[in-house]
Amino acid sequence: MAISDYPFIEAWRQVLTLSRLEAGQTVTILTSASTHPQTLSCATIAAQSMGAIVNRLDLPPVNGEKALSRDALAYLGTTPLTGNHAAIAALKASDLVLDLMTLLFSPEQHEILQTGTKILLAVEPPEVLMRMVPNQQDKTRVTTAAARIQAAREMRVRSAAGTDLRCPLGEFPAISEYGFVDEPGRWDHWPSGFALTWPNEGGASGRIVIDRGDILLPQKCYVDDPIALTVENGYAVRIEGGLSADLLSDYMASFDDPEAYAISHIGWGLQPRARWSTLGLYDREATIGMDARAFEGNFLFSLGPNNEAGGSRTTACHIDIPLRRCTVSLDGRDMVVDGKVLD
Ligand SMILES: O=c1ccc(O)c[nH]1
Repeated sequence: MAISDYPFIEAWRQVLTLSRLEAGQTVTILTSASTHPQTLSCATIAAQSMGAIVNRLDLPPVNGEKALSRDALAYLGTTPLTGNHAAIAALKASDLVLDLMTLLFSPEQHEILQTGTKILLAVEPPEVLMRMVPNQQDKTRVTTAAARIQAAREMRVRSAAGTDLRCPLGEFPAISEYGFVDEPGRWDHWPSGFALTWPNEGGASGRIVIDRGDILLPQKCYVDDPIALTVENGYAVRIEGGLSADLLSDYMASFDDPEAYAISHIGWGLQPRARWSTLGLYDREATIGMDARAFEGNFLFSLGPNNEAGGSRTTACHIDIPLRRCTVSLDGRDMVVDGKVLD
């Protein structure tokens, strides 16, 4: 259902307040061809109402001819900022960037964050943003989980479907995604609500079963028949199953990049206002599927890049795969049991 401007402006004011926006600071709103017009207008009004100096930087889209999907996360690494020194300079000079186009997993994003600029990604449709306006409770739950991940040396994931995956930890930081940017140099994503990290390079091993009803992103589909991944030395070395496995294999093969099969981030969902079933109610291109990434109790793992964590793998192929009904433990202590979060 549509959202009225006034409550959406108020929601943006809440998120900007949580992000510690102050009068006189500079906000640059980054847009491109797929930016939602109501999100742009309401974010602009909210920032102006708080006394910020507001710019809009509109960048021409790129990669359309390379990607097999129009989803903003389907082809990573290069963005309209790549080589665009003038645009990067403007964003580095800003206190806060509202990314309404998707810079995630780009080298330029890190370059900008290192100057202390904060970046908040917000590309879901207004009704999804309004359903999951972040709050301090989200932050507390997610940062508590992230601290446990940070302190752990192994994440183990099992399921009745047959998943048994061991991931040594410690090489990469734990990341909290809770929907607002309250520290200099922080990136976050509204909506979100999950904690994640990356396995030590080359360390993940075991078996992952993507069961019937689990989700593939950017395919934005519920898997019909189980897909079995064999994971050795940090890579998915075999993808086995029926039609769903063939479709995933064909899509990944189109990138012709062995790095696409690396285990990328791993973690679990903590957003009670996100639902597993939502994906089936939206047109594929209307959303990037944040309900699927954030629903409480999922085990979210991904394939592909690790540059977000400070690694050097920048493959363009990124698959996010939230699983239901998994048991996730850290150093033998259960965090999630059969898809239920133990707080
Ligand atoms: O918010 C996000 C979105 C995609 C992703 O892979 C990680 N975090």
